[in-house]
Amino acid sequence: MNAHDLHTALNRPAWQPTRPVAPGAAEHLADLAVEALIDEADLSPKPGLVDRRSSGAHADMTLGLMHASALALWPCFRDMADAARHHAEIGQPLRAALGRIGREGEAAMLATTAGVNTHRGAIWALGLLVAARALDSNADAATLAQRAGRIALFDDPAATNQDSHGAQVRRRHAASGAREQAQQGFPAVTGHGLPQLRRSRAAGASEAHARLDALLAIMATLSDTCVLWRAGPQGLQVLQQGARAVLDDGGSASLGGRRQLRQLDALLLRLNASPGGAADLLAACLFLDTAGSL
Ligand SMILES: CC(C)(COP(=O)(O)OP(=O)(O)OC[C@H]1O[C@@H](n2cnc3c(N)ncnc32)[C@H](O)[C@@H]1O)[C@@H](O)C(=O)NCCC(=O)NCCS
Ligand SMILES: Nc1ncnc2c1ncn2[C@@H]1O[C@H](COP(=O)(O)OP(=O)(O)OP(=O)(O)O)[C@@H](O)[C@H]1O
Repeated sequence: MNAHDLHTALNRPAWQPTRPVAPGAAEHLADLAVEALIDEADLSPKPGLVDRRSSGAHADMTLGLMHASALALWPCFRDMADAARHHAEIGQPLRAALGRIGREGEAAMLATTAGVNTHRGAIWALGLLVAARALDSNADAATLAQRAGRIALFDDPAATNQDSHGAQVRRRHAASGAREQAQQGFPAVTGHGLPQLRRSRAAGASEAHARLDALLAIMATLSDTCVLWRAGPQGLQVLQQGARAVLDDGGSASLGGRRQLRQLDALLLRLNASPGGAADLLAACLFLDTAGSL
């Protein structure tokens, strides 16, 4: 994307970050979701992923493109929050509305990125969490994740039967992917990412190091279908063991942990593997950290 295109994308009329909005309003939740995506993209050094240093294992993405894509999703998240308020309960009608809005969001993303899949998994995860938060402004992070999971359990009657990369590797390796992670109430976030984020903060790590540690905790157990697609089960093993090694060596703030992190980054680049699913779930983790009331 050239500078002019980026400027046009960043100045889409729907994005008005300077306008004050009431906490809990649909616009506020959309602000928090977009902010989580931009914070995820900016966080560096993330192994294999697009960040401030490089495009990682993605020849077709840049940090500017990730920002433009995140901003283009603002109306999608606002509409999902509005739909949740309108339907006022978890059920088939809300799931159908979120599916329709999610597909519109994907179309807006692809129009902004000229066809690059920058945030497909993030629309899915954050969309469900935004809807759960719009239904209940007093719930804590774990409750929000459970409620989002209950929404994901309903089938979307209008969903087209796509043979996505995720669907193919789930069949081939009997693995679970983005859909199952959501339906189980985001265990990678509530059981690994968020607890690690809070542990690292409590141990005195900087915010950036705490977020990197949270990402690594997610990577250490997730069956990330992006990595399975590009590098198979061996690639996934490299990711999970490498992420665990960073944490076991003191995390991203320690010298030993940083050495392990550099090694993991180099290995993932050699395998051309990028843990996009873990990146999406870090954004989900950052959203829940701010939007969960407790
Ligand atoms: C369920 C989704 C994610 C499709 O998943 P599927 O695995 O078939 O597709 P795909 O290979 O494109 O992967 C989706 C994304 O999930 C992320 N991901 C990969 N592995 C995981 C994992 N284990 N956990 C969470 N996210 C993951 C990746 O970043 C990837 O971009 C979703 O896009 C969908 O069904 N969309 C239809 C529109 C819709 O209903 N939207 C509703 C929004 S609430
Ligand atoms: N910072 C990031 N860098 C790279 N990917 C990210 C980042 N944040 C989130 N992602 C996720 O990773 C996914 C991209 O993964 P990938 O490129 O493997 O998907 P694909 O286009 O379906 O497959 P492929 O490019 O292998 O043909 C995006 O949908 C997005 O959800």
